[in-house]
Parts: sequence; C-alpha cells; structure tokens
Amino acid sequence: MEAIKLIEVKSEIAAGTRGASLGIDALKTACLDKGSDFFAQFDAEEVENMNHMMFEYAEEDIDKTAKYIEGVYTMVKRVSRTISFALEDGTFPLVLAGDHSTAAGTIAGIKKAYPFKRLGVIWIDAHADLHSPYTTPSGNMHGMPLAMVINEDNLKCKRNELTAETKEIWNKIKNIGVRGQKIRPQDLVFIAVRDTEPEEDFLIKKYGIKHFKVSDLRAKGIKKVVKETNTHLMECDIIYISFDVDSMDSNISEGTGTPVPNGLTVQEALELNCELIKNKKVCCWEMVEVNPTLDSMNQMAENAFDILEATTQCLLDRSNVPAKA
Ligand SMILES: NC(=[NH2+])NCCC[C@H](N)C(=O)O
Ligand SMILES: [Mn+2]
Repeated sequence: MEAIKLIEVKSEIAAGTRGASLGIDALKTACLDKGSDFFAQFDAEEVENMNHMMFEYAEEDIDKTAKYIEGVYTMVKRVSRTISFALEDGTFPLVLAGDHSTAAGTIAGIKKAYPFKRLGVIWIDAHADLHSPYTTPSGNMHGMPLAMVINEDNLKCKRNELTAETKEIWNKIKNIGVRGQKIRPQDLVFIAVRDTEPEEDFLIKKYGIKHFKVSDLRAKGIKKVVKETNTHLMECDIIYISFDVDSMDSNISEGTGTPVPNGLTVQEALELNCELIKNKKVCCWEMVEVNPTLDSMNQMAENAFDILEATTQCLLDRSNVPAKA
C-alpha cells in the first residue's frame, strides 16, 4: 500500500519573474492561517535548488535562448532522481514546485521508475510549455518542459540560433531519466491551455494533441471532460497530472509569473483535480507556479492550498492510501 510523500522543489530560475520559489512556503502559510495540519500529515523531502545562480550571473552572461540552462539541467536531473526513488519506495509523490520547468524532471523520474509502462500526462495550464531553445520567445525554460519530454526541437519553426554549448546541454536534458522520448504527444491532454505562440500551435496541430478548452469544460461539465480524458489515455498504464496555477483566471489572483485571463475558477480547478485523481492510474500529482511576491494577501496560495488539500483527500479516499508509510 502506497503512502503519500511531499516533494518540495523550490526552484525559480526558469520563470520570467522572480519569486516562484517562495510559493511552497506561501502554501504552508496559507495552511497555518486556515488552521489545517496538512503539512504535519505527510513525510516530505526538499530537492536542493540552484537559485544562487541568479546572483552569480551578470545580465550579459545569461544565455538568451535558454536562461540558466546549466541550472535547469541540474534541477531536472535532481528531480528525476528524487521522483524515481520515491516511486520505487512505493510512495505517491505529491510535488509542490516553483517554476514549471522541473516537471520535465518529474516525468523523467516516473519514466525511469517505470521504463516499460506507457505514461500519459494531463497538463492543466494556461500555456502549452512546448517551446525549445530554438523557438522560445522569452528564453524562459518554464515554457519548455513538454518539449524536453517529447524530445522535440521543432526546427521547422526555428527562430533562434543556439551556441554549441546550449545545444549540448539541451540534448542532455532531453535524455535525463531514460534516453529520448518519455511520453508520446498523443498521450498528452491539455486542459485550459489558452496562451500559446505559433510555434506551439504548429506542434499541437502536427501531433493532434488532445485539448479541452475552458469553454469545453463549461459546456460539457467537469465529469464528462474527466471521462473523455481518461478514455483518451485508455492505452496508458500510468498517468501524471501537472497543475499549473495559471490555468486559473487572472481575475482571481495575479499571484503567478504569467497570469492569463479567461481561465478556470478556483472551484472548477478544485473539482477537476479531485475528479482526475480518482483514476487509480494516476501515480503522481504536481502543483506549480504559485508566486506570492506578485500577489496581495497571499490569495493565490490560499486558493491553491484549498485545491491541494481537497485533491489529496480525494487521493486518500480512492484507495485508503495511508498518510505515512
Ligand atoms: N509554465 C509557464 N508559466 N510557462 C509560461 C510560458 C510563456 C511563454 N510561452 C514563454 O515561453 O515564454
Ligand atoms: Mn506551465
């Protein structure tokens, strides 16, 4: 019987704005303010971060096509190792992370633990995060985790020239955990994605990536979307859910690095995550991009904490997962 393990990844080098590494502590503050003992219930492990790099680089030394790529490479490797160990130990990793780039490490770690299982990914996000250093408009690597795990450079849409060193590290990142592609693009489901660039639209179309818009969710209802998501991933043996809080509407809170309007309400995001995690194939769940420095009154973390607590309860209910091993 598996126990839940919290994995804390306080990394923010791959976001465009500073402060995402504080999201995990903001969740803990929200937990205390709400009088919950959530963080006392589970074993936790923190992955060491590379945020010190941000003090060590002069602006002109930062690679504009892949900012802090050496640090991102190290983080994806560390997270991959931590997640594969957690799964091999028989625990269910609940990952609380800063910038979304490290989700590539989560996926690599799952694949390393289960190399022969077909892995599906449910990506709840305002963004598609399908850029490579060759196509990125910003150089921020939190826009790249899905390209890392589907092993995609998207050279047809190339807009940036890479240095030999960047090319080399990018190629190494795509081979963390297991060599090459970790998930097939057809085993990816987008929910609430609504802010993409043409290079990403090209890939979404090329691979026919399954996509539920916010309007689909409202027209069909959450239960139906969850059912269709599970049907789409029927051939997959295991499933990972990545919940970027910017999938929620920017009117509710600006406490995230890249807020986007017309997103999910807190209640919709809560119900969606709860329904999705009821599927016993789900072996790992992650929440990312809470940034309290961009917020007022810790609103995003308070909402995100409600979602974390409710989703964890649904996970506990689904199979009597004990809190501690
Ligand atoms: N995980 C995120 N918040 N990603 C935002 C990415 C935004 C934009 N597509 C970029 O690549 O810069
Ligand atoms: Mn994202």
